[in-house]
Amino acid sequence: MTSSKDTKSSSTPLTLKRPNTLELKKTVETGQVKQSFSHGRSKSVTVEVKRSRTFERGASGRMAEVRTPLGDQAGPAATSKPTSKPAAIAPASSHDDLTNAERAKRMQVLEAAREAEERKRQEAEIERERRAEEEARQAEENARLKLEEEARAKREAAEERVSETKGTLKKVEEEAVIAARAATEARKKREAAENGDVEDTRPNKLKARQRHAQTAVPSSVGEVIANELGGRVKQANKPVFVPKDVTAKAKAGDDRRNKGKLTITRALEGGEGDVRQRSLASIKRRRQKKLQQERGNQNIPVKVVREVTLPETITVQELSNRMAERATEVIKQLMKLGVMATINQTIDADTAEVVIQELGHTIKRVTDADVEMGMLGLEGNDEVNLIPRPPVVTIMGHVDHGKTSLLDAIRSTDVVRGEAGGITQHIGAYQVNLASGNKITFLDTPGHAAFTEMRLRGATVTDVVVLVVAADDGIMEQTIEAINHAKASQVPIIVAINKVDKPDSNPDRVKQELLQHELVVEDMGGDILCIEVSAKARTGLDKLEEAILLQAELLELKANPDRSAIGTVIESKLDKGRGSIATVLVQKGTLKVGDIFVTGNESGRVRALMNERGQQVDSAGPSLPVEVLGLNGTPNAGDDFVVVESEAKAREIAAYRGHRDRELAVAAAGRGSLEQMLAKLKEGTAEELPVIVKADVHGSMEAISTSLQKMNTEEVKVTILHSGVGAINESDITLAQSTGAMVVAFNVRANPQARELARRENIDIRYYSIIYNVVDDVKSAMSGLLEPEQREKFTGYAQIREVFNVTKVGKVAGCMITEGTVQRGSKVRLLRDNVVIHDGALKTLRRFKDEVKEVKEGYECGMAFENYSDIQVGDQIECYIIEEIAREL
Ligand SMILES: Nc1nc2c(ncn2[C@@H]2O[C@H](COP(=O)(O)OP(=O)(O)OP(=O)(O)O)[C@@H](O)[C@H]2O)c(=O)[nH]1
Repeated sequence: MTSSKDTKSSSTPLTLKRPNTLELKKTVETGQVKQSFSHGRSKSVTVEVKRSRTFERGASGRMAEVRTPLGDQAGPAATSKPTSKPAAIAPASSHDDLTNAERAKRMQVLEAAREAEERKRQEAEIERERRAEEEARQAEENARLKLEEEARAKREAAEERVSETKGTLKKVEEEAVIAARAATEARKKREAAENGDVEDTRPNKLKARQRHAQTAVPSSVGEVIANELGGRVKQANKPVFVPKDVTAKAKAGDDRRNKGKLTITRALEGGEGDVRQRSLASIKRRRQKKLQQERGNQNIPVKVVREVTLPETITVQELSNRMAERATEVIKQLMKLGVMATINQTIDADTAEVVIQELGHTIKRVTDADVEMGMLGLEGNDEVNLIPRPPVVTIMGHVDHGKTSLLDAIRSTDVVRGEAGGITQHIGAYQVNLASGNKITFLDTPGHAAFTEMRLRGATVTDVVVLVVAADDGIMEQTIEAINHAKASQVPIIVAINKVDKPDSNPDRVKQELLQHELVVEDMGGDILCIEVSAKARTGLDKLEEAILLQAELLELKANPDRSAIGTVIESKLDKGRGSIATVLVQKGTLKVGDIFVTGNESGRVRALMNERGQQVDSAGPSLPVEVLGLNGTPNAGDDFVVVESEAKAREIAAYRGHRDRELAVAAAGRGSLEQMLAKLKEGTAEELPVIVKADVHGSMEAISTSLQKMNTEEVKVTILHSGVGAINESDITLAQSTGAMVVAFNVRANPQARELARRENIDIRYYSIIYNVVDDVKSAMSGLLEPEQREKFTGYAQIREVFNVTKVGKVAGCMITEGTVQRGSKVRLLRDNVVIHDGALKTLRRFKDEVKEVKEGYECGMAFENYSDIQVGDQIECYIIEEIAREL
């Protein structure tokens, strides 16, 4: 390369040598060319014209320099490609003898030829590049189509599997993920193989070069220089294939709405994304479908059988929820049963049970009382570790016959009391320690009220009743009441004839009177133990204790002390200082301080236990009465007392019982009338009619009792629980209440307390003044217990004249009614030669193909029998009906 100075100095002479052209060359030939690069940078390049010297052998044989015009010799200074053709042409056409004009002309031609050659070369270059670009685009398109085809095939396969299996989505997903990974890897491999290490710059460069070539073609020198400076043509890059959907996903990658949403595309894309967690419902559905598939029953949904917990009443909505059935389905089933119910309507358990069965579910009936289940401990617990327990004795008798005196006398025999010297306090019950080492628990319950109250609550705490009868007074009204109560409770009686120390005492008379009440003492050949005692003189007490122990032995009284305690409240009170206190008789197990318990509607935790001497004890075993402190409320006498495992359970049971008692109080309003009792008897739940009779005089009482007893039959009988003279008192009502007895008042009235109690407890007292009315009422009550009599009533005869075979009906007898009438649905007997060969029912009774109710004598009819077809012409049919006749005593 030379400097611009040289260029200037060398160009001027050349120009002057051209005779016809006295102008300077265009600046572009000697000026600067602007070069643009792909990345936007541009550069100015100075173009210099270099004069080349050419020598040719002249005509003289000497080498002479061929002088050419400046422009003809122009060429790129830096080009590495010499233009050979013009050079080749030049020698052939150079002649020394050419004129300047000819030479210039020739040079012009040569120049034109060279330019044409150069243009052709440029065009060929552009064409080659265009083809390469076209091929690259085609290859890119093919690769994209191929991958798209593969992806679509896999997607279709996956979708097909999804639709086929409907439930093995996960599997499909896994397959899809694997396929996608494989596709990704294959794609990567392919890219690596196709692209090599070349960057993806090809398209831009090609375009730039193409643009440049198009604009620069006319300027051959500039184009050549630009081509040389612009860089080499690199190997075409293979385009990187990006599937459309993936591209779309990449664009929507930030779209949070689609985040976590599993699509086939996403599954196919591969498992690079976050790990999805299946929902619980999805897992359930999958299991369900898997189950269906296992059963080979893919199209039929498997019925899920549920155990439906069924309370006493339930709403339609709740029932449908528990069965997981639609409410409309439940309503439909109810309609089939003839029950028109809305979704919010409550239906009873029996109706609900039918619906549940119809819908193929199982039933678990429960009641609110289930809350008490297990409260009394496991059954069988009582059978182990049984040890004898002291008997529990109640002393009963008429007023002033000496009950309290006798109890005091017995208590004085307590050896422990004597030793301790403590002050005995009244707690309603106490245990006496005998010299023999035995113990007896006495309930100190004045009158019968507490006794009956307890029995009313189902509490049978008394093992033995000691009936105190004053030897000088004999059997009195309350004595009889006591006897009746004891009998009703099925508790053995020991008779203690008291006050034998009195001079006018007559024990034998007492024994005689006892016979009237079916109490036969041992002296008279019976099994009732009878001891003559004197509370005042303290005689016969040891014999009485012996008799009690003997009776207890016969009863085999045993209990398991190694279990949680169960007992009964003997009495309770609200103490100002100590709160609610209950005297509890422990019947099973051992009650300890700290135990949590339920008693009646109350609950609590044992804070302290006190015995009858006011001493604190840590525990109380079977048959031991103790005072319990720590109750939340005051229970009733006769309430149970049960130790439970937790306070929550205790509170739950107490709450349930409170609710139950309130409901019972409401229900009691419609109970207890004689009519209802009769209805109950008619249900067949009773074969005995318990009666309490009160009369104005002894004679009428006996007359009524005898009349009623006479009505007893083998099927039903009257049981007179109690009969007496005088007004109806509270004791009569409580007895009637606990036994469900009918109260007969003959010429007497109930006292105000009894009236109030009867009203409260809804006990019906029947008032009479004529004995026959009493007998009639009781008879009708008893008749209600009798089964109605079934009686056969003959209706008519028919003669079989012809026998037809009728499709779907079988053999039909064409008959003539010879006597009486024949009714549809009547019973029939088939007689052949006056011998009964079949006894059954009539299936059809027709006249001229029409079903009729009745056919009278002298008419023909068609008859067929229920489950019988052996009929012949000449047989006789005897028709009859069964009548039910109410029986009377
Ligand atoms: N002579 C004699 N009198 C007795 C005997 N037992 C009790 N008495 C007297 O009979 C009366 C009534 O005795 P209580 O022990 O109060 O009779 P109760 O049956 O408890 O009487 P209530 O509590 O009213 O039912 C008292 O005056 C006693 O002194 C006895 O064995 N001999």
